[in-house]
Amino acid sequence: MRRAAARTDLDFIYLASQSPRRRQLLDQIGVRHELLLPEPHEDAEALEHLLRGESATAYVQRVTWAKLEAARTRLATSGRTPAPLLCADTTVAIGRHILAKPNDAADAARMLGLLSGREHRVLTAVALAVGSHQQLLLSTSTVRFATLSAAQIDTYVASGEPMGKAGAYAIQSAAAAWVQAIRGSYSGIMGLPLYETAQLLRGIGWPI
Ligand SMILES: Cc1cn([C@H]2C[C@H](O)[C@@H](COP(=O)(O)OP(=O)(O)OP(=O)(O)O)O2)c(=O)[nH]c1=O
Repeated sequence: MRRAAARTDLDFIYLASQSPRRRQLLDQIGVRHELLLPEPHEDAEALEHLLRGESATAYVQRVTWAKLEAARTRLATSGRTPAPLLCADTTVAIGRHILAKPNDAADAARMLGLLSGREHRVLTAVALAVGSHQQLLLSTSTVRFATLSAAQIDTYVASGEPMGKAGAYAIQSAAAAWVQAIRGSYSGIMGLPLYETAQLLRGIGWPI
């Protein structure tokens, strides 16, 4: 948004995300940001419901647009300085299963059992809005996991790491030791595809 930035002298964007990974990734490419978090009355998780027959690609994009819309409303009613808004959603897909964040330890163990010894996809959609302009890009990666023993799954679930992570694992955690191969975007798997994020920002003239 060099155009908008020049008009307003803004040198930051809003990141509408509660994910510490997304903050860390945005920092990594030097994009100054402030958080625009849901108000206590907003149920952010309510956006993340799969529709019957919906593909993973359709799901992750729909949820990301919904997160963006919610964040736009939040910004408009907050009285805060208008600035570009960024948000994202990550989901894991294996066969016909779409794996969002696990509900509990048993759900996490079930997900890791599905991923064991197989290849899965990690989809992250990232969206940017400024004024009436909005755009979304999708990053799709493939990850191949080694075969996991029940003991490995139990230990990992007991560590608490799967909670809050799509597919019940984090590539930036001890689970990295199970990753035989990835094709795609490491940052996308972690939750914010930095190549696509930079493309969106460049599209609005942001100096990156
Ligand atoms: C697959 C994978 C996911 N994740 C995380 C990234 C996301 O935080 C989370 C997926 O949940 P999301 O619903 O995409 O995001 P979130 O609820 O954590 O944050 P917000 O909606 O406020 O932006 O899974 C990792 O950290 N590492 C991984 O390897």
